[in-house]
Amino acid sequence: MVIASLQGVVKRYGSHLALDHVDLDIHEGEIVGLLGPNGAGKTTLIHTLTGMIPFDRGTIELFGSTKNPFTKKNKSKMGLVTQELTVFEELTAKENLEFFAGVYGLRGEERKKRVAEALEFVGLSTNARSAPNKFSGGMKRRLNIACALTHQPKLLIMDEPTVGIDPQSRNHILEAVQELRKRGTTILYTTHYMEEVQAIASRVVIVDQGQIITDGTVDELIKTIQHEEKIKIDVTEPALVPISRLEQLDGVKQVVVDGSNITVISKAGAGNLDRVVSIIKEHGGLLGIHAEKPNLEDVFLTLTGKQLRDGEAKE
Ligand SMILES: Nc1ncnc2c1ncn2[C@@H]1O[C@H](COP(=O)(O)OP(=O)(O)OP(=O)(O)O)[C@@H](O)[C@H]1O
Repeated sequence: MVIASLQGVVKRYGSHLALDHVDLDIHEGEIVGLLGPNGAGKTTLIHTLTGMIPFDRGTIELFGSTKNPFTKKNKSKMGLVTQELTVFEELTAKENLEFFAGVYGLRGEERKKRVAEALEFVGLSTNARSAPNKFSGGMKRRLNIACALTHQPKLLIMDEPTVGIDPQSRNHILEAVQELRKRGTTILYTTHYMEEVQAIASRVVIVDQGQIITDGTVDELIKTIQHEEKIKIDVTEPALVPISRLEQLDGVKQVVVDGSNITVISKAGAGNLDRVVSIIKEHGGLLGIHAEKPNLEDVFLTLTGKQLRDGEAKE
């Protein structure tokens, strides 16, 4: 069952087209990983979906209503974990949660119970009486997530919840997201880390320059590029490598330089390994050659010619 949907949604900031006819259905029980580089339009998509900002064209449907999707009732079925931390630094963790639970209309014993559950869920029960100004970045992020959970939303929207945190807190958050799904919450999870999406998403939607460029399970998306082979080489003198000669080899689709790393994507069976190695050797040494299984990064690279990590075109 579709619980949230955007159809033909267009959003402009002045002359900048931030969402370009976006179509997206979110089905009950999914973890949708919304993956895209910085500036792709992920936050804008979330903010239009939650009714926080107006949009220029198209339709948004929430929990079956398209005419007036942003009713108080519908909004109370959603939880938003914002990219910026929205916790009060001077209040304790518990007081922060009590405040947000109050905003969602929870009172008395129920509020107490839900606050305790949310603290427990994000692993902050023992820190309930401390203020976030004493917390690590990861603990603050977890508190930020808990603030969106006390009212038990049906649809939880998370905007890059793991930016700038330690690996332990990141794992904690990824596990918590999977646990929430088991408990019946539908999740829209935005990130520019493909490893996260690969680990938890039941479906991946890749967005770039305001457009959805592909949509499917991790396996489905990777299958779409299985007719390609990837050669990844560490070189001693990247500046000396004649990239245009590599690009002109038969079957080569893409050459990407990232520091000392050169990635050559060819049609499968093009047999370019020897040729690539000998061209590079003419201009310096090789530090290593890697044959990697294709991943979502490669899907993005193949579709856009850019790297997901920094969103910059490299030629
Ligand atoms: N209020 C605004 N006014 C003008 N331009 C904006 C505004 N908000 C976002 N943009 C622009 O719209 C584009 C999409 O931004 P958005 O924040 O949605 O991307 P994002 O994918 O969430 O990126 P990030 O990962 O950096 O948060 C960017 O080019 C951004 O500069």
